[in-house]
Amino acid sequence: MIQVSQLQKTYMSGVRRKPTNALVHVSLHVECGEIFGIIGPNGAGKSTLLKSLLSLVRPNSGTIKLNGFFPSDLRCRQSLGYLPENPCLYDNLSVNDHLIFIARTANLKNPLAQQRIPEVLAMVGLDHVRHKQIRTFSKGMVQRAALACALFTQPEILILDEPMSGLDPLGRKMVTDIIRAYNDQGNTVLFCSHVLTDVERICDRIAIMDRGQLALTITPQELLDITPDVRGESPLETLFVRTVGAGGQQ
Ligand SMILES: Nc1ncnc2c1ncn2[C@@H]1O[C@H](COP(=O)(O)OP(=O)(O)OP(=O)(O)O)[C@@H](O)[C@H]1O
Repeated sequence: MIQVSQLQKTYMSGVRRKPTNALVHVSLHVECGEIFGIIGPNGAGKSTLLKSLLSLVRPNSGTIKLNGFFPSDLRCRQSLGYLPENPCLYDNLSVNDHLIFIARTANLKNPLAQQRIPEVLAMVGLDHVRHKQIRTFSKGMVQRAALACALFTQPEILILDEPMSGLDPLGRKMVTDIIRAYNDQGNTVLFCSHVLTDVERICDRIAIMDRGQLALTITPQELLDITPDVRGESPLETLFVRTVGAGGQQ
């Protein structure tokens, strides 16, 4: 469903055009119906990878195919839902307004949109504040509203950048339940997170990124096989520290 081959991205920033290698020969594939989690320290390149899949960042080299299409292809975009790391919603609009806006841009017929809005708002627990302006929302509520936007068109591929960010334990459980339910319908989920316990719990495969590179990819079963129980640490925490701890960004 997602194929990334030899992806390379170097940002040039500042007046001196200082280069930062955000992605270094990254290759990965995600199967149809898989939940694939990416973890890594701050600045590892996770968001750059996700933005490249969405054609929001243009890689210097390498190829990406989503459902057989290049990211810039409209047919590819129609099958994608995206939750950005820092969702930018309009303060003076309600979550209902945002969903109507998405329905129009996605060319969804009005009766279908009217049926879908309460469904998706119930999923994210915002049905009771449907018509309230976003400015009155807490950080966690904004995160839920943005998730509703990502889920609204029932995309085949869901890409989530830090979906648990700003959520309380109930909110985090809600997000993991949504990801699982969405995946049970045969859809594919790719997300990155710093909450290792959630990643460990719900992913079919997990990749660790470090300094722009994909350090390793592992299944939860393989994880149990290779990491002996370290007191007080989950197997994924142990592997994470072993992989990026020594030379990673501290
Ligand atoms: N627009 C940009 N211009 C210049 N450098 C950038 C830009 N965006 C990201 N970078 C740099 O690219 C590297 C990778 O950043 P990226 O945001 O992809 O990492 P990340 O793994 O998502 O980090 P975090 O976990 O903190 O969100 C970092 O060194 C970052 O400073």
